[in-house]
Amino acid sequence: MKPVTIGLLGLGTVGQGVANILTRNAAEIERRTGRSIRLTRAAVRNKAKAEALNLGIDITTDAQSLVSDPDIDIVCEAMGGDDPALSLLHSAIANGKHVITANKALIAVHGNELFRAASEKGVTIAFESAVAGGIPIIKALREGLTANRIEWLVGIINGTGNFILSEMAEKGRTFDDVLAEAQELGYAEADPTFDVEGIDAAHKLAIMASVAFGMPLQFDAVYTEGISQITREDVEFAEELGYRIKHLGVARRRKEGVELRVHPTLIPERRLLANVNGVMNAIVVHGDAVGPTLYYGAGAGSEPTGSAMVADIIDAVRCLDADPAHRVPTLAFQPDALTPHVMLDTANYQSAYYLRLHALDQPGVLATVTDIFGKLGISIEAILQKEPEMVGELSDDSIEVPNVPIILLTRRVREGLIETAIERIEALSTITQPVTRIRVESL
Ligand SMILES: NC(=O)C1=CN([C@@H]2O[C@H](COP(=O)(O)OP(=O)(O)OC[C@H]3O[C@@H](n4cnc5c(N)ncnc54)[C@H](O)[C@@H]3O)[C@@H](O)[C@H]2O)C=CC1
Ligand SMILES: N[C@@H](CC=O)C(=O)O
Ligand code: NA
Repeated sequence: MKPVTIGLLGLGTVGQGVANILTRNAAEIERRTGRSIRLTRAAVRNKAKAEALNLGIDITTDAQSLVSDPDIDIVCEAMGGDDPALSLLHSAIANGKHVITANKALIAVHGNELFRAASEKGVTIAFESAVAGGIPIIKALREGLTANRIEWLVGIINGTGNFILSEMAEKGRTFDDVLAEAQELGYAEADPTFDVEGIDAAHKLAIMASVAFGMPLQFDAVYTEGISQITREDVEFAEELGYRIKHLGVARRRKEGVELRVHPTLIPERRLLANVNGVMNAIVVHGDAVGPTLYYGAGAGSEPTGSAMVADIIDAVRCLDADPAHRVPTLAFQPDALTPHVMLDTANYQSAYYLRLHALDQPGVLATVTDIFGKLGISIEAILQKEPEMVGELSDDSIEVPNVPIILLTRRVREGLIETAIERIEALSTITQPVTRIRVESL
């Protein structure tokens, strides 16, 4: 039988991972599929650099020629960005190619239109590598858990962010120093603000929620907060209270609607997710029949991500001769059964909270603060008052009133109430800085 031919768009971290795996495991993969799969062409920006990899394939800078090449069966996109990736994928689909992409930004924002185009043309579009790198989470949600009504999923889904938080906590390294290393290791996005501001995690959460709950992609509905405001102080205070800070994605179905949010979170240190470190990702998925299930593995990096992309290639090869109607639907549900869900307003999210305040070290300050909580009916779980901080130089006749950091942990409460409490606390003349607020999940 004729080999199946692959064309790669982009030969960077992920593209090279795909090329290496297809070459090294060619025989193993052929034993699994009964077909020989060959990477024959790659479109790149820098031809000389790509040729120096000695892959023995055709290298071109004309990506359009690759997606319209009649000798290519499957197009794998690992170049990133919107333009020209989106138009290239549309061309590939229009030319009847099966399409595989690692580009979560593209799928989260333009997935609905790409899926429609692929369905009309009868080709597959697959994106396992776009979510949580090497972890087969899309496969698990689409196939392994398909008997379940999935109720919620919670995960650490950005490798760069988790690497930064872990190194800050374990080795006392600075944010910028660890981010630079994550970039060198090929974990970070081309624009690393996607990683540190939570946008990459929001892309992945939007994709997982669609597959889990059977709704069209709704990236704009994801509440997004990153880790760039997390300080060493918060990491240390959290540890003193028995917690670790992780960046979590949470998708939950509730009676009133769906909650989609990504943000830093305090997790009790004994929990599994609190112990997922470095570039590793982990996702807990709760199905009504199976209960909680856990998926763990490398969330970024060349071969872990390549592993997921090659798995998608293998799936596509297995489907080459199948009637499109018999394929697993792209988002796990029949396209005409995808229903947009009501998104909960953030004021209706529920969580416990860690609050860090800086107050003048004067009698009665703590009582005023706790009174605000009492009046709003918010219960306090723990209070930690730290040593006073002297903030400036004293002249001979002045008396400085030092600042005291106060850490409060609340019980679970509606987010709208916490916002009101923070507004009232910040309005006190004894409070000297904006309040830091981090959600707490006991999972
Ligand atoms: N690095 C990782 O661990 C992971 C990356 N991804 C996704 O995979 C995609 C690629 O990421 P990386 O491999 O890390 O990026 P990269 O920057 O290492 O590689 C991208 C390659 O595509 C090439 N390229 C970009 N625009 C091009 C164009 N117009 N024509 C031809 N070549 C072009 C670049 O020159 C570069 O060599 C992104 O969408 C990213 O979000 C997904 C999961 C993990
Ligand atoms: N930049 C991403 C790469 C994989 O998706 C991450 O760090 O997780
Ligand atoms: Na994956």
